[in-house]
Amino acid sequence: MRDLFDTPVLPGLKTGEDFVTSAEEAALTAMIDRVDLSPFRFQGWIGKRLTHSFGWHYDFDRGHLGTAEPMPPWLDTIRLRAATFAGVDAEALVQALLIRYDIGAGIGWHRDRPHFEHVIGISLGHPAAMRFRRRAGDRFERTTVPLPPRGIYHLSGEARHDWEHSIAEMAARRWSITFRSLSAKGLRLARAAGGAD
Ligand SMILES: O=C(O)CCC(=O)C(=O)O
Ligand SMILES: [Fe+2]
Repeated sequence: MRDLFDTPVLPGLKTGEDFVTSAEEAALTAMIDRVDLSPFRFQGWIGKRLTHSFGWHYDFDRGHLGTAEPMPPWLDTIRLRAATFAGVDAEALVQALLIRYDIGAGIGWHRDRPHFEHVIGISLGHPAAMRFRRRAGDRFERTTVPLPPRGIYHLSGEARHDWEHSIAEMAARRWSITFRSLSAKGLRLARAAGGAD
């Protein structure tokens, strides 16, 4: 998204509308619902959103990056298109995270784990907004970016590393597909775990 002067709202944030068609959206959400989604777990706490990772899995309970089942073929085309949108190599997008937010589910303030670098998200279902905040002295700078259904966003640079983001509790069901590349740290740990190369 860009402001009136055509500069990005946040450096490192790129958004796009109508990245997938309504027919693709219906097919993708049906596929996500067929996957064995499970509640997000964080240090003993169980969240409301349902998730499943392919390629690599970051275990928030144990603070550990490990291999997950390989990316399924139904994600191939969308991964290639997401990579093209973000200007990254499709092969580098080694993680796909599927999320379903039912009514009342959201995601709290966070920066994505430093094991990952590029973050590319596709929004399906109910419209949402991504809120961003960054500490500035004793207050927060804040901005909010709409996440329309069938749209895409790419977080890199400042938007990815300096700002936290969150999504408020949903009023209706939303699905997302997030592709991520590994960072230098992630690649080091992945090699140690006997994966990625
Ligand atoms: O659902 C989304 O688009 C955002 C998910 C997210 O921020 C995350 O999994 O780190
Ligand atoms: Fe995130």
